[in-house]
Amino acid sequence: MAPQIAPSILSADFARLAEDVERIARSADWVHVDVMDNHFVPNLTLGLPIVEALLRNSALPLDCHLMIEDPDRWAPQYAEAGAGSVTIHAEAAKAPIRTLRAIRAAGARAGLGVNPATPVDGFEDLLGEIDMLLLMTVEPGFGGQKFLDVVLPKVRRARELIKGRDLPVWLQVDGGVSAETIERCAEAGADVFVAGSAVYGADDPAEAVRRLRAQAEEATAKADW
Ligand SMILES: O=C(CO)[C@H](O)[C@H](O)COP(=O)(O)O
Repeated sequence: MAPQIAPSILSADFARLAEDVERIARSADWVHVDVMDNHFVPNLTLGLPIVEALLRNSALPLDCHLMIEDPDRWAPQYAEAGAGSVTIHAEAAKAPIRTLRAIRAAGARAGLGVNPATPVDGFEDLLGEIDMLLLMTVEPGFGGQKFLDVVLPKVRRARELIKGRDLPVWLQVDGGVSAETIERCAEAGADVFVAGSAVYGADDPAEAVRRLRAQAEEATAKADW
């Protein structure tokens, strides 16, 4: 699959969300929405009512990343509301298979997210239940953190597992993805790139997306996976 770029609105202006989404509407593939509940992560952002408002105002599909304590309860509601993709965290879900199936049944892509210290090998058997594996490349909770290089071997391992099973599972990296780090992620096997501060911290967010995409495409073409 060609690399996809999903700007995170965590770094957008929350008072002008629709305008900031519009700024990347013609260059990005997804709008990445970080839902944080101040329990699973030490930060509070937005929830279903704002996602519903964004759905009415965005030409791009929403990629909802639920960093919340009770994804089993909430994830299906994001999918039913019309999110294109809903990711739950392996560390939080108590009934991941049921929840992933409910997301798919509601018509959304189902994602499974793992924190930097969570190994992917234990989730091998769940690959058939998901459309995307999200690897956090910072500790979840805040934008603008430094990329954790220590996660790169896990990106490679996840790509191997996906390839070994011959499944159409996308591999997303999230956290500290920028012009300095995106090539290493693409070389390691990532194909969906979340970037918050690297996009919304730029003078021209649309151009920042185009540059990230070009870098990811070039690195993917050279990669051996
Ligand atoms: O999930 C997240 C934090 O938990 C954000 O999506 C992520 O950190 C993006 O922001 P940046 O690109 O600035 O690191």
